[in-house]
Amino acid sequence: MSAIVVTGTDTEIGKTVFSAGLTAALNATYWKPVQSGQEEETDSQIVTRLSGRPSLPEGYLLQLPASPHLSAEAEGVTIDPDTLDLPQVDGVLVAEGAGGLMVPLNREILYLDLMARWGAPVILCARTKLGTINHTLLSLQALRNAGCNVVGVAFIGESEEAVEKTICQFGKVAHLGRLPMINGLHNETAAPDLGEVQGAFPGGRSGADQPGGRSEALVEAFAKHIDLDTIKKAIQL
Ligand SMILES: Nc1ncnc2c1ncn2[C@@H]1O[C@H](COP(=O)(O)OP(=O)(O)OP(=O)(O)O)[C@@H](O)[C@H]1O
Ligand SMILES: C[C@H](N)[C@H](N)CCCCCC(=O)O
Ligand SMILES: [Mg+2]
Repeated sequence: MSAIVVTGTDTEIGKTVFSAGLTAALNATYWKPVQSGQEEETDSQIVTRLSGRPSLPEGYLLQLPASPHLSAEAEGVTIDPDTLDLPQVDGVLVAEGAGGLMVPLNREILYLDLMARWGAPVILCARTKLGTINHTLLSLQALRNAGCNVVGVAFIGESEEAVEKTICQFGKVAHLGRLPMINGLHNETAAPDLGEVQGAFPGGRSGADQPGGRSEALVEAFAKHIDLDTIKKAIQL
């Protein structure tokens, strides 16, 4: 098995959409160790709806849309990082963090510490919007200081060539491409009734976290804009 970690400079920057494209491209299995906040869909449900690939059950599935440590505390739970080792799967595992790197899991450790413990290669997702140079360079520094193997930066949003180039120059990091904004992702490929497929994946729940359709628009955009070869090399595929 090989694993790749998707993190980002902040929350709501497109890690889940990028993870869905990556999961589809690698025929991988997706895992969200800690989901804090359950609005319309969880990240696992979004990834499976957009990629057509299975998601493992979350390590912690928490209601409050907040930092994981606060969501956990609101439910009287303490996140135990020892329960969050990367699960073994056949093929590739894509694991997505929550928010940015310095997000606490409990009162002692940050997501960054867990990623360092995992030792798997990390893709840093970054916006192209104003403010991203600072956020991305700080995130790269944090990843390297923690000893993480950074595969590169994947940008999300409208093209900002000069900004993207500046980040890669100062950050001495590979540019893994830029996923543009894609219309209609919210209502695309609602998971069909899967009948006998349900239960075929370990711990899988019923509903949209089971594989079915996928977003061809996302799959095409990912293939066109993202440097999959560099990512594959990083996980020795
Ligand atoms: N490439 C894209 N095209 C269109 N919409 C996008 C794209 N990337 C992200 N979005 C939209 O932006 C919002 C935030 O994206 P996403 O859920 O992927 O963020 P995130 O970084 O995973 O957040 P979290 O920290 O909560 O996991 C969503 O509504 C998503 O559909
Ligand atoms: C609620 C949100 N969508 C994510 N699940 C959690 C983001 C945590 C961010 C914490 C912070 O940096 O302040
Ligand atoms: Mg997400």
